[in-house]
Amino acid sequence: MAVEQQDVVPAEAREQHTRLAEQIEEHRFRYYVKDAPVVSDAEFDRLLRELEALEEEYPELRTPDSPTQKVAGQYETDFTAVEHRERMLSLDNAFDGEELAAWAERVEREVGASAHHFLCELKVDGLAVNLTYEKGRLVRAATRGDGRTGEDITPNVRTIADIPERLRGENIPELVEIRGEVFFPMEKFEELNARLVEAGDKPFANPRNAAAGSLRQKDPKVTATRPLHMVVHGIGAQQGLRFDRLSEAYGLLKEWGLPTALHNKVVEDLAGIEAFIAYFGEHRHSVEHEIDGVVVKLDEIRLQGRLGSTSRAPRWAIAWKYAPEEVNSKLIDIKVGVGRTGRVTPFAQVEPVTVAGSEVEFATLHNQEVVKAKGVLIGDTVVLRKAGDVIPEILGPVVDLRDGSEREFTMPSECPECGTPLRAMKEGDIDLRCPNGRTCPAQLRERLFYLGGRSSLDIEHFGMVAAAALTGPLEPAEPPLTDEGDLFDLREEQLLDIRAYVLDPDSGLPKRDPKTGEEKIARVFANQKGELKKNARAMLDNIAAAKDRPLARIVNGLSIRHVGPVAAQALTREFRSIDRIFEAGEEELAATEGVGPTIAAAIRQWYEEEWHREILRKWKAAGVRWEEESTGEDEGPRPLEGLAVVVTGTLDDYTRDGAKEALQSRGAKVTGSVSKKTSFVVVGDNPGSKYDKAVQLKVPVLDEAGFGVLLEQGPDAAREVAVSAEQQPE
Ligand SMILES: NC(=O)c1ccc[n+]([C@@H]2O[C@H](COP(=O)([O-])OP(=O)(O)OC[C@H]3O[C@@H](n4cnc5c(N)ncnc54)[C@H](O)[C@@H]3O)[C@@H](O)[C@H]2O)c1
Ligand SMILES: [Zn+2]
Repeated sequence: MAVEQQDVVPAEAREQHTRLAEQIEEHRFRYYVKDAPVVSDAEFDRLLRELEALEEEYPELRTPDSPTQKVAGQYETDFTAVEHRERMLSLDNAFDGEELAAWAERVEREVGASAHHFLCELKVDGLAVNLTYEKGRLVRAATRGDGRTGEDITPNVRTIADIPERLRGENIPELVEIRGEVFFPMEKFEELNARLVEAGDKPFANPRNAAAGSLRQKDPKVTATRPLHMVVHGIGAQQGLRFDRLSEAYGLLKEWGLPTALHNKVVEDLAGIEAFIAYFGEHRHSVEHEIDGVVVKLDEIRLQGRLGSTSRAPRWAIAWKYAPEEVNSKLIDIKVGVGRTGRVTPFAQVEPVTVAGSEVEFATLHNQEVVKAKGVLIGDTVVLRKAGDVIPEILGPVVDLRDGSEREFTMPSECPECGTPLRAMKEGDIDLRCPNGRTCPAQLRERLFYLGGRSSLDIEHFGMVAAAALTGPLEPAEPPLTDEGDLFDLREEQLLDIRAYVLDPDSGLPKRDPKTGEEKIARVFANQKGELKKNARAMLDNIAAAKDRPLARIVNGLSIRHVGPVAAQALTREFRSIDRIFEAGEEELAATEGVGPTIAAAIRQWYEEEWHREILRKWKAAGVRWEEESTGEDEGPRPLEGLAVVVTGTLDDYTRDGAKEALQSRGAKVTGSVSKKTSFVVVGDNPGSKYDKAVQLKVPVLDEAGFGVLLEQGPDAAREVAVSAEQQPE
């Protein structure tokens, strides 16, 4: 009989199964023991699903030692093995709404008429630990291991401030196993890698590995230097504890001083689960830790027992995973781009990959110090993260995949576009700049692009391609524009012969023909017959119309350093005419509300350049709006009067001063520390302790999008999009 059954599985399938199983075991070893995976989680999950599909087709392959049937591998490690009193399981996944609904339906069917609830929790992206408390004292801490036997990491866990040595309060049980996730905060991650690289050690590929690697240290003193945190998400064996529902038990654990989750929610039915999933899909980055999904559990303990578990996972819980935000890709090169104010920024070019729904080919690297701190080498496989609408970034290198051919990035000493030696503009500046504002093609192109953009003159059909073609065409030799002065004097016949590279707006590099790999060159403004294209005609009309834009937009379009949309508004509100802005002395400018000394100095410096004054003369002669009557509107009610706002972390679209000015010009007070009186805390990337304080004091927290809402729609609308510990989805 046995022989016959074996024959059902073709040799190929059997081989494929063995191969996949080996791969999966290897990846698990790298992930759980070395804390240095070489593939992304999404890639790993794909392998596992492939194995599951194979076993679905040939159930004979689903033996008890298949990776699909186990929590993880069993490994020899440097740590002492400890038995868990109760098994630590993994979770089954729901990959779509249908699977989730099927799970909820099955649960409801099995519990029958019994009253029941679903407990929704966030799926914390870290590593699972088991804490054993006897008579309220922490006696042991262990990793999950294969679910039955874990590694003893007690001394390391004792260094985590969140985890109490002794439980305090009433009704402390004889024994309780507390399960939870230890995580490493994203905002501290870059700092850790910088320290490791500095010391000549291997950087981590992502925060999850950093958590595991930090906790699984031979020397607990090292663990003590790492900012680890924990969130409790379950209870194992216990004696002397009585509760009917898991949510209720969490309440007890919290009273005893354990770090329970802030965002759990009990719901009635599938609709409630779906709302929770949708809410945190939107607010994924407003949570204190990285999440990779939502875990839904049957809340009633007695009913959990009725559903039971498989060898791998409980049947009373399910994990919903959000779209992965991390992928691995090859770092092909590190290039530098030159911005409109001459700032030179390195950026990564990676093999194109799809992440969070869009194709990514470039990632920001901010400056040369950041490149060094991340410890990435050209040629590395890197972990790339694209979180929501945020610009993609590189988290870290996959060091174990290096083959020795990788090389270090060196910041060029000359501008890649005009050859001018780069320098810091003042002492202590990390950023290097190309000082050749006048003829650097990159700066000119970027300035014009900005001038035509949304926050300035908003000229339709005048984008990066047009800006590049007008300032640096292949033909004719003489470009129509050598600076922005002649923009409003462009004539049709100047456009007809222009041939230029077609540039990618993200990288500023020429686009390539996907088939031939050749750089794309086009006659940009004329059609086959040599006549002006419709778009080009519209562009000329739009340029003419743009002369009449509001004064603040025109001032903003001058690309004076530090003068963004908000400062431009403050300037025009005060001076009402471009001439008067430049007639004002530095002190007068500095004294203007929403301007300040930095901006004032930058304005004077800009005006000292003869060619800048020439731009002003030409624009004025071309009939660009030069003055603006007071509308009265501006002096009207100030929408943020009476609010106290704290800004922490870096925002993408505002400098710290810019954010401050935006708030102050609307009447808000900007303060340095968070208190109960703070109305909002605006949180950018890498927020510091102010963020923690806000969460603690339940002050509404705004991300950059929320900040936009505050500025544009006022405090009521902002409160609706803010996240605080209290605010939960309805
Ligand atoms: N990249 C790789 O090479 C590699 C290798 C192995 C595993 N992995 C990754 O590790 C994960 C697989 O590990 P897994 O078996 O632990 O499955 P899982 O992460 O999908 O789910 C189970 C785990 O979720 C954790 N968890 C977080 N929040 C929770 C909550 N609120 N309630 C209950 N549990 C919660 C628990 O630690 C639990 O053990 C996958 O994401 C997989 O991609 C990656
Ligand atoms: Zn230059």
